[in-house]
Amino acid sequence: MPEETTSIDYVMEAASGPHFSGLRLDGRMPSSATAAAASSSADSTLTPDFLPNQPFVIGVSGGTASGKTTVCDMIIQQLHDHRVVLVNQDSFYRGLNPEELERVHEYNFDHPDAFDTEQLLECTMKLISGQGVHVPIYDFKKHQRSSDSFRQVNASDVIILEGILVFHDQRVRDLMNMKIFVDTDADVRLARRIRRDTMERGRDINSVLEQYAKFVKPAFDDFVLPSKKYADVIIPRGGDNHVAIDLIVQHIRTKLGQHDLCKIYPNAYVIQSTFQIRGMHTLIRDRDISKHDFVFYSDRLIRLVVEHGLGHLPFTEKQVVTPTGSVYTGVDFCKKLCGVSIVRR
Ligand SMILES: Nc1ncnc2c1ncn2[C@@H]1O[C@H](COP(=O)(O)OP(=O)(O)O)[C@@H](O)[C@H]1O
Ligand SMILES: Nc1ccn([C@@H]2O[C@H](COP(=O)(O)O)[C@@H](O)[C@H]2O)c(=O)n1
Repeated sequence: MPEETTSIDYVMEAASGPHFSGLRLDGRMPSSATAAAASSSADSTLTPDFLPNQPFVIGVSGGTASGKTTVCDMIIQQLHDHRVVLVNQDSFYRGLNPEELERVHEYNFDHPDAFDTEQLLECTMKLISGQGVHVPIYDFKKHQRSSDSFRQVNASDVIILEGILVFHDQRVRDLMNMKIFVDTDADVRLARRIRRDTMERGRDINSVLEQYAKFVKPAFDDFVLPSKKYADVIIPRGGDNHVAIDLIVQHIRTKLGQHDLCKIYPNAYVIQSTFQIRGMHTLIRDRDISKHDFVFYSDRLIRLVVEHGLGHLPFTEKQVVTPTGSVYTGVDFCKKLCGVSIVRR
């Protein structure tokens, strides 16, 4: 295609690469690999075993505008009772120097070298080891990182790494316990990209189409699509595929051990967590909390446990007469019971 030509027909045609469909749950789980084994074989497609007490690391890749962020948001929403953080590979784009900025239309943002992968690797390893990190904030309009602000990301139960090339570097790949590839038709992705980049990233249609034909599509074929082979799960249609997302969330929950507890103790009930409960857990874990607040919030949490527990005890039917004279049929505890919460610090 000549450089100046921006025929949408051409680009749509150029965008139609190979297509795959069907959810694939390979279940490849080697026994020896660990999250720390970042220097194994040269072309490893293996996903390391998940070690208890370590965060579960998920990689989400796919072409531009395939719905990676949407899928991640849906997973995060469903895992609301866990601490989940999202790290976007986009945050690790290198800022352009003045010379590169002047010729920005010649810059290939879809090549692996456009990212500071060393920094992404370092951040991810810190998060895995339980440390908080500062993630850069990238501006797609200025092609620069913010010089004075960053996003604080804290240690979590689940770390999601999302980006077009998160499977490209083997060291990053080897940190992942689960790799997901979001597979959406190229024409759908291009249409979404045009809408998004013109509405949110300060581009005009011509520049989006030119960039797509010159860099985005070739880099997809050269780097993104070949990395699909590393995926454990392929999600056709991205965020529209609720079945695939539900299955993935179930798998993560199992890996995080929520179900195991109930398997070991069949009588155990795990109270559904809420933001309010997590908020109180956050307060009482803060080493700077006052003694008064620690006792107050611990007591509230323990009351929830006791009240939930009482709900599982035997009851018998009981009738009472209300002040208006009607009969109300309710229940009564079978035995006299009392729950006591003791807080020690
Ligand atoms: N299933 C969908 N249906 C319609 N629009 C979608 C869908 N998934 C994503 N989008 C839109 O497409 C654009 C790109 O989606 P996003 O999830 O950010 O993709 P990615 O992170 O892969 O670039 C966004 O504007 C988003 O709102
Ligand atoms: N300054 C930049 C940086 C990146 N891009 C494009 O972003 C795409 C990756 O982001 P997605 O949300 O679509 O995954 C990538 O294809 C780059 O071309 C850009 O246009 N400008």
